[in-house]
Amino acid sequence: MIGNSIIKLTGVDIFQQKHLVLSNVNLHIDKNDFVWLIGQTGSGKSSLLKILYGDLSIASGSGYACGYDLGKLADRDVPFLRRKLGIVFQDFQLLTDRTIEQNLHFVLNATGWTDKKLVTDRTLDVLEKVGLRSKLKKMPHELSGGEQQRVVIARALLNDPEIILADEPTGNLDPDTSEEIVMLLKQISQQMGTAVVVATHDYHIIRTFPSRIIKCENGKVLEDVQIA
Ligand SMILES: Nc1ncnc2c1ncn2[C@@H]1O[C@H](COP(=O)(O)OP(=O)(O)OP(=O)(O)O)[C@@H](O)[C@H]1O
Repeated sequence: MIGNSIIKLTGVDIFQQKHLVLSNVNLHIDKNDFVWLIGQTGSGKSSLLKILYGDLSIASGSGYACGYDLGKLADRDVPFLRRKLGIVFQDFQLLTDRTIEQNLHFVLNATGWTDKKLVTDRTLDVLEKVGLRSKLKKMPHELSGGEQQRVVIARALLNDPEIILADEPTGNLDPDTSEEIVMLLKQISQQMGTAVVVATHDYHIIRTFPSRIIKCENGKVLEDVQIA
């Protein structure tokens, strides 16, 4: 982290293959920030998030995420960067043949946790944070869509990330459940200091939870926009 800054992009051009999606991107995200990311389909929201989690590389300009220089990110650095980022997608991507507990253990084991007691404690701790401690032994299909998304958020919290990047996290949920998920993400940013970026098309939810808005439009990223 540079001061309170978790993300800092300066003059970054973002390409998908040879297609310039966003040019001269300047973006600054601090600890505790809760940011909405909006823009029409194909405007570049997912591409911007991919730059932040090291799935696309920076063609020009400079970028830092969680202390990593994105311009110099080697393949071997990517798993370490990802431990400092919690990633939440619209389709829950839980392992469907394992319990909630096994899903969380799987991620902890894959990220170097070996002490059984610490693994058990951490699993209970994150499930407690999302209000699902009692669902430990359930299979994903035994949970509602909102509960499954909570498990995905719990999974994103396992390694105590500096920032959560959520791409349409409420896209498959009904309005009330969507509000509950956003409330949970807001609570995480306020109580734990984790920065949160949520890409969404849902203007109703943005109006319900006013916060900083970043917009992808005409190949640019506009910081701090207002919506009608
Ligand atoms: N893997 C890829 N290869 C080539 N072009 C791509 C790839 N992924 C995305 N694009 C193109 O990059 C542009 C930006 O896409 P991106 O997915 O970032 O938009 P988005 O704002 O997230 O859209 P949506 O709201 O539909 O998810 C689009 O023109 C898209 O067609």
